[in-house]
Amino acid sequence: MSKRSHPPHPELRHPSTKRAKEIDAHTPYDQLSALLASQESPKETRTVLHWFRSKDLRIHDNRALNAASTLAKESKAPLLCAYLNCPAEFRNHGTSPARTDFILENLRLIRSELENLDIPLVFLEANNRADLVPTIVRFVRDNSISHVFANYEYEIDELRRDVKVLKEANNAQGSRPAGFHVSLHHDQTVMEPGSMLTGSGTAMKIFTPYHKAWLARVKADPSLLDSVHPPAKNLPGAKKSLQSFFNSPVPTPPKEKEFSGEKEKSRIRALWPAGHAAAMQRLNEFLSDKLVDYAVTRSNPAKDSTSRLSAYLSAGVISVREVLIEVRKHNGGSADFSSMGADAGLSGWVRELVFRELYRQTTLTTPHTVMNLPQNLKFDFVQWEDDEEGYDRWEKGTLGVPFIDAGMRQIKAEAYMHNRLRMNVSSYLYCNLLVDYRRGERYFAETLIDWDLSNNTQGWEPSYTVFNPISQAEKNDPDGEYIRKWVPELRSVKGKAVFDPFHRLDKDEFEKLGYPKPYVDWHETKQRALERFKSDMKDAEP
Ligand SMILES: Cc1cc2nc3c(=O)[nH]c(=O)nc-3n(C[C@H](O)[C@H](O)[C@H](O)COP(=O)(O)OP(=O)(O)OC[C@H]3O[C@@H](n4cnc5c(N)ncnc54)[C@H](O)[C@@H]3O)c2cc1C
Repeated sequence: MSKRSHPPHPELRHPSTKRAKEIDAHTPYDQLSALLASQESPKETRTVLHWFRSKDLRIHDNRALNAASTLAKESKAPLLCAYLNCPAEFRNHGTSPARTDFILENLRLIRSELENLDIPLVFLEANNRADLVPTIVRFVRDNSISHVFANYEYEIDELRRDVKVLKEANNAQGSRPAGFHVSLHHDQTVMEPGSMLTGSGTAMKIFTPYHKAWLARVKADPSLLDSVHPPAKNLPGAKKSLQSFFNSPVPTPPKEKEFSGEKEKSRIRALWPAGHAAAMQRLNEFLSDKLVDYAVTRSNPAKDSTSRLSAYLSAGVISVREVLIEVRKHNGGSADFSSMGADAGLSGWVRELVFRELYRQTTLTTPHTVMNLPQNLKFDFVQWEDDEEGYDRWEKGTLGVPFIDAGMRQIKAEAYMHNRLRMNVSSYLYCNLLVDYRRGERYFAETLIDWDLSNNTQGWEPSYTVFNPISQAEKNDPDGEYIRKWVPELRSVKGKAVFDPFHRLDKDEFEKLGYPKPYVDWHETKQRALERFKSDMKDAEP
């Protein structure tokens, strides 16, 4: 194993830490806000467009879609929807086959829901990322669209894209064909990202005070949870004038994002059925059957007691407000979700949703975190190991560490991994194997159905905490049920030997299992990681 300074993996490229600080100081969001504010309202409303992105894939409680529909109705103008498909975007973000399929299936369902309202959903195609803005702008101009509505995406590339769209819209104002007006809406969260400030006026970054403030605000103003209606039916006549836009074919996934076969596709679709109705059903089953025990069972991966709503929340198939409206019903109608106002299961679950809210605020206000750089920039100075075999065993789940191997086999099989395992396998990769954490982050993107840039990036934020996978398994999977499920080689192992078979079985018994011995020693590699972090970060000046 040797030290290296430049990762050979192109997806790990990132700006210098100095440049990162400049970007944080002048975020594209500030620029976008200025451009939005400087727009003139068009004199007339011709056609209104809602532009779906891959984070608001529903017609229910969709803020921008609702606003677009309201304007169209008031102005007696037709409403049209579009989705801009870009295979290069799927590639750039490393989107998994499962997530790609999930997005496209949800769009297929939305298309028919909208058709019932005489609203067409048009699929536009941009082969390269450079074509994104010209494609949408051309569509808007060619079709005499006066108003474009969309929900904010908080990641830097998406904000930069929207800055370009705004520049085009503003440039065209007054010229022929007439310019267009853009409205962006905050839809992903209850609390607008960037609005939760510390006493000194900077964006909150620490969870505990953020959580406290979030709970207090919602309790004081439950209308923050109000949802909005689906769009109204287009006026008679619109169906005819928009005729050519109906039946736009749903895009097919890029070749490399296809499932390995039909069987695999059906298996994953059965685990994660698309659509708002499926999401609502999952939510309500969770709230009725599992919420009450959430505080006690949430860390036990064998119990599978969490909601498995992450795929739906990350693609916006269900809104967080819709979720909290249902939660509130289970809280006797109260919007006090604190431990004083709700039982432990309910307050504990809402707490997880608040992490999701904070992480969007962090993405927006500290954009370097979604540019392959750690929030604590000093971690960028750590010299990682080129341990290809270690990385490969991590990915395959053959490290000889049962809890870690089980987690890595679950993600491959289900495009999902329990949170307790996500914490353990990430720590093992960058602490015990000392492999650049960004490779794991990328692998998660390429595999998870619920991939979400904010949650994933901040879940992977490196730290000095080195999880012990044996004590973690003993505590959270006390009967070894999860390990036995995912690591069949260990199914016959009795009792606590399942947590560490190499050290707890005699040699002959262990060898019969056909399971590898630990690839590295946990204690030694923990020490190595702590020393490496300390020495490499000591004089770091990001
Ligand atoms: C290394 C690492 C990577 C992660 N990558 C992702 C990711 O790509 N996408 C993703 O949605 N979550 C990610 N998480 C957070 C968390 O693991 C998942 O949201 C959760 O396991 C999803 O299962 P669930 O829906 O049953 O969660 P539940 O326990 O039922 O929680 C409800 C919802 O709260 C949110 N949530 C729960 N835990 C967290 C958390 N720790 N941080 C932020 N939001 C949370 C999710 O939207 C989730 O659906 C990651 C965590 C770690 C440690």
